[in-house]
Amino acid sequence: MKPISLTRYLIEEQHAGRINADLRLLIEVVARACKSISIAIGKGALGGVLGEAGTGNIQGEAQKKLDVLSNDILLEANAWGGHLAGLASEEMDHSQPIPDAFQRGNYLLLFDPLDGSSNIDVNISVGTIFSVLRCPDGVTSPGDEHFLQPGSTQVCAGYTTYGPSTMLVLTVGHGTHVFTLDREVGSFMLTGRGVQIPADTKEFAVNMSNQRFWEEPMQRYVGDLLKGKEGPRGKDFNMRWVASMVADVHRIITRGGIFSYPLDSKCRDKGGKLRLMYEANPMAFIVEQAGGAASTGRQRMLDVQPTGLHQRVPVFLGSRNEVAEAVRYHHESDQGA
Ligand SMILES: O=P(O)(O)OC[C@H]1O[C@](O)(COP(=O)(O)O)[C@@H](O)[C@@H]1O
Ligand SMILES: [Mg+2]
Ligand SMILES: [Mg+2]
Repeated sequence: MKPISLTRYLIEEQHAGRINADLRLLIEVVARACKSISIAIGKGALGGVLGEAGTGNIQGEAQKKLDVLSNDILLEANAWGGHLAGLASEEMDHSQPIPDAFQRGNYLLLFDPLDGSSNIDVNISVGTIFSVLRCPDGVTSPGDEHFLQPGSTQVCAGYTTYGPSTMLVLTVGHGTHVFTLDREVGSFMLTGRGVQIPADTKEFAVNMSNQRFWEEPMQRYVGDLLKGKEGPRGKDFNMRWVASMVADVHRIITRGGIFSYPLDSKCRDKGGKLRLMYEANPMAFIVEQAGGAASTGRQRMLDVQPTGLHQRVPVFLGSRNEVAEAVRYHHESDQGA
């Protein structure tokens, strides 16, 4: 049977009363912007888009040309036709309210316009991550503080991967669905409805070069994974690390696994490496909707009360039984076991 398009899927969701027209159109605008980003990335060196932009973002990270370009594409698309009250990005110091004249909706959009930037120049998958929140009642010109809502209040989250094929993975709170971009037609087509992450896994994803900087429970947890069949876990584990969160999470959505970016002594003062509002929370929502779990190691990710737009957190997500194991090591350690 021919897959249905994203547009058709969203219309069906609206008819079923699960989303309203504003959210449907907002998702369409984001998806269209992601198609433009996909085209720019696909041109590679021919499009003059590789390399450094020569600027830095609020996090002190050097921006790539594609970080800036992707941010501009998402900004322009959403400011003019986004059905939004405000938006916030990894690449912008503060959120931006949408001017009254353009404001047609009551949603707040957050995004990591280009995730995995370090992989752009080596032609490895990168992506875009986004999260949609409701603008609090009565707020007409939202500021940063209005975005600081726990992940459990998200109404939609998604990511795209720009890899051998461009894919969009989306949830509006009724399962996680996978769409593949048909480049000739120019539409995202539904190729995986209601995907489920296996509860158990034999695969983990972590940047092992940070091992000596990790906390004790993480050292013990990974140490036991590495002991394989002969160790307490009784099975051999495989390891993968793309260093693009979208690509690592997409593998987990597809075949299971655990992804972690734990606390370490290098990022401890910042709270972690990955960003809560536009990396961890949207991925946590997507993963939970696919039957998986997401935690900081000590707390369900979606329950974290944000304190800053660019707040960082430790992340463990994926196959639910494996995430529970990682959390168990942290609890044991915290309780002095
Ligand atoms: O280079 P490291 O320390 O392994 O970190 C990789 C992680 O950093 C990130 O690249 C951060 O994302 P950005 O490219 O958006 O800054 C994640 O995608 C990835 O999981
Ligand atoms: Mg990122
Ligand atoms: Mg980024």
